[in-house]
Formats: sequence, structure tokens, C-alpha cells
Amino acid sequence: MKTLCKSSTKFDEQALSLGFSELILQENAARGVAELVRQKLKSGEKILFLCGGGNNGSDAIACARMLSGDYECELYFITGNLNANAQAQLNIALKVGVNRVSQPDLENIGCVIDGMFGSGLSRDLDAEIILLLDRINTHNALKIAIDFPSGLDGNGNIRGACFKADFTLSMGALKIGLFSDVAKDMTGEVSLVNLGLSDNRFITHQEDFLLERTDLNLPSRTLQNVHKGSFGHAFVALGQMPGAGIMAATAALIMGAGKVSVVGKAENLTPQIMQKNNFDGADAVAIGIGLGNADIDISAIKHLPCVLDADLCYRAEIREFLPNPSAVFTPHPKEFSGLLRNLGLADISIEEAIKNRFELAREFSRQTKGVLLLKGANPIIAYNGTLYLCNLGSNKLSVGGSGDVLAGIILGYLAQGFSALEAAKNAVLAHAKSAENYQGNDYSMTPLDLIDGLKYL
Ligand SMILES: NC(=O)C1=CN([C@@H]2O[C@H](COP(=O)(O)OP(=O)(O)OC[C@H]3O[C@@H](n4cnc5c(N)ncnc54)[C@H](OP(=O)(O)O)[C@@H]3O)[C@@H](O)[C@H]2O)[C@H](O)CC1
Ligand SMILES: [K+]
Repeated sequence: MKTLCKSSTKFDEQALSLGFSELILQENAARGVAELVRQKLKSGEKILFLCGGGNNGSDAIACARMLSGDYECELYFITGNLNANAQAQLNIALKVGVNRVSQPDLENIGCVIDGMFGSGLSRDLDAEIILLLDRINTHNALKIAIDFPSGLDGNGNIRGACFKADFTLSMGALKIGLFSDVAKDMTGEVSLVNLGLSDNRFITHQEDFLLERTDLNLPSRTLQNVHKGSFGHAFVALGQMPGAGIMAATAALIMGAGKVSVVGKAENLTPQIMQKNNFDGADAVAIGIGLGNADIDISAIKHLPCVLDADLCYRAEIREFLPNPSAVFTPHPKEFSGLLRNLGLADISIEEAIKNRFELAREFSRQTKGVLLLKGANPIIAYNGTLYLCNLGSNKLSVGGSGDVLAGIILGYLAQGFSALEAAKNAVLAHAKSAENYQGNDYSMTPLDLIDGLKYL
């Protein structure tokens, strides 16, 4: 896992308190950008540096000075209002032959470096900058964002428009805003630039995490003297759309649950899944998948490890599961907004839920004591106020049934005795990896392909 910060302010403060100057930090930031440019761009090419008047602009100006001589470097300022660092960097840059231009000329540009706004973005962009971004974003030059693609704020929301980067270099520490759903189409590849201090050593405030491929812990079997009862009995409650629940049940089976049963009406049930009238013997249950308005009796299962999904978010019964530290709630944003209202935690629109997703997810996990898995392009897992993000999924997963499979994978882990948090983290990774391994094109993957892929992780 990699550590994520809300902002690098604390990091910067600590560096400064150790005796680093802002100019030293900026020198390191600029060198990180220059190194990437040298890897990606032939020398002699023209680079346009878009500069704001704050420290993000200062990083860009320092970088232009480093590359000047090997590349043709032009600075374009979106403001005449420069802070002391930016002015100092500009004075040096002009002396070594960096050009300052009054209009951004995109002709023959090989690369655009975005140093307009970083962590200091505090409001929506104005019309002039939005127009500039329209022109830049459709240009085929290499695009590199310093710290944040301009227009993306620290909460991961786009403030009117956003620079569409091929690469984003996060300065000092990885920031959580770079991993929101909307950021996924804006940041390009994100990497960390060391400003002279390891992020791990100096981050002391609230930490969140970015999951990595190597964090996937499969439910591998180690003992030989075992039987089906050793791996748990998973149950899925079926509803008005039983096909969805059957897909979840199949995913749980393939993810290693020893036995899998469904409760509810199902025609043409596959022989590998058992049909039951009640939840007797359940080690873990999934409920809500394809539920609709179907009747459910949760009295026998509300204390079990469980996945609470889909339509259940809107139903009164979900309140009876609280508090249950072995519960994994798996809403998408619309269901999350409904669930917050249903549980009396917040009365907000879907848009507001999306906008404040990090803090709402954190608070939800504290209040319910359970695990939240908020679905999206980059799903968020929240437990006890800590967030775990996964940016490994892709648009292949945007197909009906994909969420049912995810619920089934979590169920499979829960049935085998994994904690709710471990089940959620591993399920998100297994789901993303199965999609990643799929050999077809990006629009043809079905939930059944996704389930099949679980066999070969
Ligand atoms: N602090 C350090 O030592 C280091 C910082 N690094 C880099 O610096 C930025 C953060 O720099 P900061 O100066 O705090 O902020 P920005 O450069 O991102 O932007 C501030 C200026 O932008 C104006 N602003 C904000 N929003 C808008 C908007 N929508 N439209 C127009 N102008 C806007 C703001 O104006 P105010 O009126 O709000 O004051 C400022 O003028 C960080 O991201 C790093 O890139 C280093 O890397 C090294 C260490
Ligand atoms: K930027």
C-alpha cells in the first residue's frame, strides 16, 4: 500500500521546520519534472510552461530554467501577480535565456507543462483559463501536470475544467485528490517526486492508503486434510432479479467458499449451488443483490458477516444490521446517497455525495462501525475513519452484473473467515485484476468472463 495525504501542507511545514527553504523544495520538484521530460521528449523540442503566480508556477519556472539550452522553453503566465518565489525563479530563468511569451503559441509544441495551480486552487476557474484548457487538452503534445492537473482540487473535484495530463507528478507526498473518480481521466500516470525527504518518514497526520497489486491476498489453501466445511458456507438472498444473486453466488463459489446456497425463488439454478428455505448454517450472507421489493426476513442473519448491497440501501431493514463490524456495505454513489438518508447520517443529493465522497465515506465508517465499499471508477473502502483506494480497475468493468460479482467475491472471502476489511480490500483487487487479465477488447467483457477470470489470479 502507498500512503495518501489530504494535502502536502503538513509535509511542507515539516520540511521547512527542519531548515529546508521553499526554494530547495522547488528545486527538487523542478528536477523531478525535468527528469521525466528528458525521458519522454527528444532534445531540441519546444516546451510551453503554463505558469500561475504561486509556488506551482515557481516549480514550473525552475524546471524551464533547468531544461533551457537542451529544449526550447517558453513561459506563459496566466496572471501578472507573482509571489516572491515565482518572481525570484523568473529573474533567474530570464537570465539563462528562457523566453516569456504574452500569448501561448501551440504551433510546433512538443510538450506542455502545467504549473498553473497545484494545492492552492481555491475556487472555480475563470472563463479565460477554461478556454485555454480547451485548446491545450485537444493538442497532441505530451502533457505533464505539476502536483495537480490544474482545475482538480484537493478533494478530487473538477473546478470548471481541468488540464488533461499524460503524467502527473505529485510533489512530496501522494495526494488523495489525485485518485477520485473524475481524476482518473485527468491525471494520466501519477507518480511521486521526492523533495528531499521520504514521504513515509514525515507523514504523521491522518493517513489513507492506495492499494497496490501486490496487496492482493488470495484465499490460497495450505492444509491438505480439509473438507468443504473448512471453507465456510456462503448464502445469497435472492430477490426479484434472481440472476444477479446467482452470479454473486457463483463468484463466491469460485473465490473459494466451501459451500454456496441461495434462499429465494430461482429457476434453472446451476447444480453447483444449493437451494434452501432459510439461512440455517450460514457463515456469511449477501443480501440486497437484485432484491427489488421482495420480502426478506433478516432476523437470523443480521449479526453474521454480511455483504449489504444494492436495493437494500433504500430499505428499512438495513438499519437492523447496525452495529455490525463484520458488515460490508457496497453502494454505488446513488445508493450511497440513499443509504446516508436511510440511516439518518446525511440528507444530501447524489452530486453532493460524490463531491464529498472521501469525508462522507470516512464518517460513515466511524458511525456504522462497518466497512464501506463505495463503488466508482476508483472504489473507496472505508473502515474506522481510514480510507483505502483502488485505482487498478478499468472501464471494462462498466457493465451490468459487475457489482454483483464484486459482492460475491466479498462473500467468498467472508465465508472463509477473512475480516470485513480484508474481504473488501482483497475483493476489489481480485475484481480489478480479473478485468485486467481479460484478453478481449475493452467493451466486450461480461460478468461471466469476470467470474471465470477469478480462477486464474
Ligand atoms: N510550499 C512549498 O514549499 C512547496 C510547494 N510546492 C508547489 O507549490 C504548490 C502550492 O503552491 P501555492 O502557492 O500554495 O498554490 P498554487 O501555486 O497552487 O496556487 C496559488 C495561486 O493561485 C491562485 N488561485 C487559486 N485558485 C484560483 C483560481 N480558480 N483562479 C485564479 N487564481 C487562483 C491563488 O490566488 P488567491 O487569490 O487565492 O491567493 C494564488 O495566487 C504545490 O502544488 C506544489 O506544486 C512545491 O512543489 C515545493 C514545495
Ligand atoms: K498544476
